[in-house]
Amino acid sequence: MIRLAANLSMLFTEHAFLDRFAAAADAGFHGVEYLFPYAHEPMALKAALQESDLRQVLFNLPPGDWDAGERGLASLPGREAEFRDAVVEALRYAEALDCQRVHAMAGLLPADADAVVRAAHHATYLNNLRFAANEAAKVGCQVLIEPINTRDMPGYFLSRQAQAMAVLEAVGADNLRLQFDLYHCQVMEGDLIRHLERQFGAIGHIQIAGVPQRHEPDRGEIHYPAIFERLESLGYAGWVGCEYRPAGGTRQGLEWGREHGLTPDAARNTRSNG
Ligand SMILES: O=C(O)C(=O)[C@@H](O)CO
Ligand SMILES: [Mg+2]
Repeated sequence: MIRLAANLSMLFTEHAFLDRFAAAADAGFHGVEYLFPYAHEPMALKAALQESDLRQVLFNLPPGDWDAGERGLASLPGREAEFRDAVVEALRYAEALDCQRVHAMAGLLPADADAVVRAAHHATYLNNLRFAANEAAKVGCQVLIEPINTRDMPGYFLSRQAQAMAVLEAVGADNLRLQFDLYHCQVMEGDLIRHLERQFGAIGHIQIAGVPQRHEPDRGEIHYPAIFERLESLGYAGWVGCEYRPAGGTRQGLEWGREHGLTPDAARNTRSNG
């Protein structure tokens, strides 16, 4: 049975952020992920996890100035010191929340980037990821990289699966892994099951959504039952993050998860029974 995690940056946004944990547990989730924890003290997040008996599965490193349009620091030449601070800060939260994965977003290429600029980003990316993986290994954590589609995020440095695999190989750290988001892969490349099979040994985390609208996984062009079946036959033991924007209410849209172990209110009943 696959293990589903709720992405609290996209699901349960009907609630204030700290209330989303209980909402996720009530819907039957045992794990949560989200973009960034940094607006909250680690102890407040830890309490929210504990009160709802949830695992913290994943979050992202500080991404630079998100509101100004930045989307990560890992490949940005000249921002290495900031990237290192971001690694230290993320690992402080990861330790406090007993979280075993952090995602290092690559950042954007300038619109007019030529081959020289691309090469500089690539070299910076490798050096920064080496540093991040080394620091993360000291606290038993994985660092993840995720190809993101350039329709949603124009200019994102890491957009293709083969590029990610080449980066993982060049860095060669055991705890540097692939965050395989099937939504992005479908938009850019398709051929999902073959990608899954080829990359299986490098995968540290999986995320899902329907395509093209990024709604529930039972909407759109990806046939997730076939993907889940293949994941199970491959013996995937990690988490599958539900990183989609519900088409309506989050709870109403979760019917698809019932056959994948999401039993609404079972966890709350267990909790209230002590
Ligand atoms: O957008 C996604 O997909 C993610 O997984 C985020 O962590 C990055 O925006
Ligand atoms: Mg993703």
